[in-house]
Amino acid sequence: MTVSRALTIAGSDSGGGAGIQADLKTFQELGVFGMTAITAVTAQNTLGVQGVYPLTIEALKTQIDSVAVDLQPNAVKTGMLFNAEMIQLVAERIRYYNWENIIVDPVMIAKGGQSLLQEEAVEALITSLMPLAKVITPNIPEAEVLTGMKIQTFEQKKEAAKKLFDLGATFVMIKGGHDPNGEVVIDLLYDGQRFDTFEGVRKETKHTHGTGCTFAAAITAEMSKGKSVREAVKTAKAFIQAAIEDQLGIGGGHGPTNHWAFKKNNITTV
Ligand SMILES: Nc1ncnc2c1ncn2[C@@H]1O[C@H](COP(=O)(O)OP(=O)(O)O)[C@@H](O)[C@H]1O
Ligand SMILES: Cc1ncc(COP(=O)(O)O)c(N)n1
Repeated sequence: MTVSRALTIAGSDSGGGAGIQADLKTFQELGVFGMTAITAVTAQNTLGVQGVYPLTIEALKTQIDSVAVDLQPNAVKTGMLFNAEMIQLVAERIRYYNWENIIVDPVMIAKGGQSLLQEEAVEALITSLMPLAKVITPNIPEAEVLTGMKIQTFEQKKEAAKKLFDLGATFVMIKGGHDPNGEVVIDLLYDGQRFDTFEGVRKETKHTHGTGCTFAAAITAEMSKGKSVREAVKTAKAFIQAAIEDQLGIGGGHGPTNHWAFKKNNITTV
């Protein structure tokens, strides 16, 4: 039996809806063996972030190396990387191990507004990590920071995708969750030549904590199985749609999505 393996390099979310926890749950639901390298521990719930406790660079490096030398991931996702030093280290380790299936979710700010990445680290993200990525998955505010442009229309989203592509990733996925309200939510994929859109019915809900992490983790899981980027995004879109629609309704604020909805509802995509 071939076991598909995925590594997530990200922050821990004690509330279980985003970060490492969302990634591992998503990997598991999609039949992929999940591994982790933790950058920072956050004390977090649906109401906000109560504390951020970064690990040392050495702790991060040792976790990555432990996984790499023995378990060999087929795909690697990055999430909250906290500071420039951690970004440089992750980029250096990716190059060292010649990892190719890299999914970079450029996490910057939690839904409650708290910063998960130091401002001065954005430059390192752009220059060191983006060029190594097979797919980058910014939401609209992140795409605005990375490109320096406002994104309000679909044409602007396409223009931003082109600018982001020029930073070196093979595929750019700009997620549509932050679009001004409409009945559909449109995610835009660009590979330097062709635009593809992935649409879902917009659910009116405040329970969207961890949607971005979960979506990128599902892409990572499918890519670890050898699926193409387009196939992986298609499955990830169905996974996140189910997780948002079949809501759990827990916590007093922005609640988590339902990571087991996709499997429970026997959703298949091809
Ligand atoms: N209210 C919603 N209804 C349906 N899909 C949504 C909703 N909000 C976000 N999504 C989807 O969830 C995924 C994550 O998007 P987004 O919320 O933009 O990312 P992030 O969590 O990084 O801010 C995307 O596939 C997006 O289309
Ligand atoms: C540790 C950690 N990582 C990432 C996010 C972003 O969450 P979202 O997917 O909602 O943007 C978070 N809130 N906490």
